[in-house]
Amino acid sequence: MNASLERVLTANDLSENVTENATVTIPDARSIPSLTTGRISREALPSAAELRVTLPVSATLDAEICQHRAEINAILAGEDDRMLVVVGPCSIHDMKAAREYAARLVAIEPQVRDRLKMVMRVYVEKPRTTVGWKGLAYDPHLDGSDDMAAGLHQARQLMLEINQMGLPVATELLQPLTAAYLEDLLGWAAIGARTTESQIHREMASGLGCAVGFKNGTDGGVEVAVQAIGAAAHGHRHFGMDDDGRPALIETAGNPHTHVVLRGGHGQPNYDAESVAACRRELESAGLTPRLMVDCSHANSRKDHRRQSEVMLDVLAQRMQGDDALIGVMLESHLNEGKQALPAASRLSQLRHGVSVTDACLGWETTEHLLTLAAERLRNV
Ligand SMILES: O=C[C@H](O)[C@H](O)COP(=O)(O)O
Ligand SMILES: C=C(OP(=O)(O)O)C(=O)O
Repeated sequence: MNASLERVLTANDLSENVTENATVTIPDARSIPSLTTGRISREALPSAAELRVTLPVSATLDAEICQHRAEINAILAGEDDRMLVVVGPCSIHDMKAAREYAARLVAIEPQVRDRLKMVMRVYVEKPRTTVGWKGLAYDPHLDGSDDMAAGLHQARQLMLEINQMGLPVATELLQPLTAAYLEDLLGWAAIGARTTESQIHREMASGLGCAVGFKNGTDGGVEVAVQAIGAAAHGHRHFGMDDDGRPALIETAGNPHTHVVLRGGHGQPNYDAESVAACRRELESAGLTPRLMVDCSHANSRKDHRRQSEVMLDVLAQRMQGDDALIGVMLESHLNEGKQALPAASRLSQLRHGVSVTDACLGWETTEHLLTLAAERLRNV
């Protein structure tokens, strides 16, 4: 790293001890710990452009991702009456288990594709209520080493592989600077309950090429998600980073492919017909077409993963009774049910395979049963 910076002092810098135009060596402000900020260190990371060169998308795959996006957009537009199902682990912490899970979804996809459009949750960034492991993109070794260069590489690698298996990928975009590393691989993106109200996330969503679901707030408030849809539909000029990592003024076109995701709040569900109707009214009075996904987990399941089944069946029943605003569901599901605490770095070998290290998930058998049952019921409408 450049330890010092030489420059010619100007008149403004002159002091009693320095004569005009003297050349002195002064420390480079970038190399010294600052007394005026809380930052301790900084490590360079590859730029989004560099990572895309290392892990490129072929023209064939690019066309397939565009096709997935078109199908998802058609569901949102009411031109395709299948249900959108965003399904997969609460978070990815193990590439092997994620590949195994993807292979299982791929295997059942032909049995349900006439009624369901499945997108796999490949969540590599986790928002935390206070503190905790922040996801594969940040700490892929699960040990607090925060090897983000490896994390971004693994995240992109996994998303590439899952797309190559024929499954579209969904993720939560939490840190707008991270989005550039992954966005070309996404079929669908979420803006989480903790960030739906953020102008920065709405600006980011306005420039994404894929559909975006805005969660209601953690307090259950739907208004912020409705406002987010309006904000993201507009074009923006906003501060950001170009693909080479330089600060840039970014101009976006506005994203019309967005919808609300009902996830409940403050421990109270909001997937029941009354809450769905209230959200529908709120969207209509804002002049928006009502398009809603229900997240069967989080406050809608009262954080009990087993309840996701009853939430999903209730939503299906509402849809079969004719509520076509309900365009999709989200399920948190892994190879094995439940969750486990992330152990200390020295005991990582004790982790159980295919069990969530964040929120509790449904196991594979229940997930497979629910997906095939949903397709069957929707076939008989
Ligand atoms: O979906 C995951 C969690 O609900 C979210 O990341 C918050 O997690 P935490 O409350 O365990 O921090
Ligand atoms: C963090 C998530 O959800 P929410 O933003 O609704 O809490 C999630 O779906 O992983």
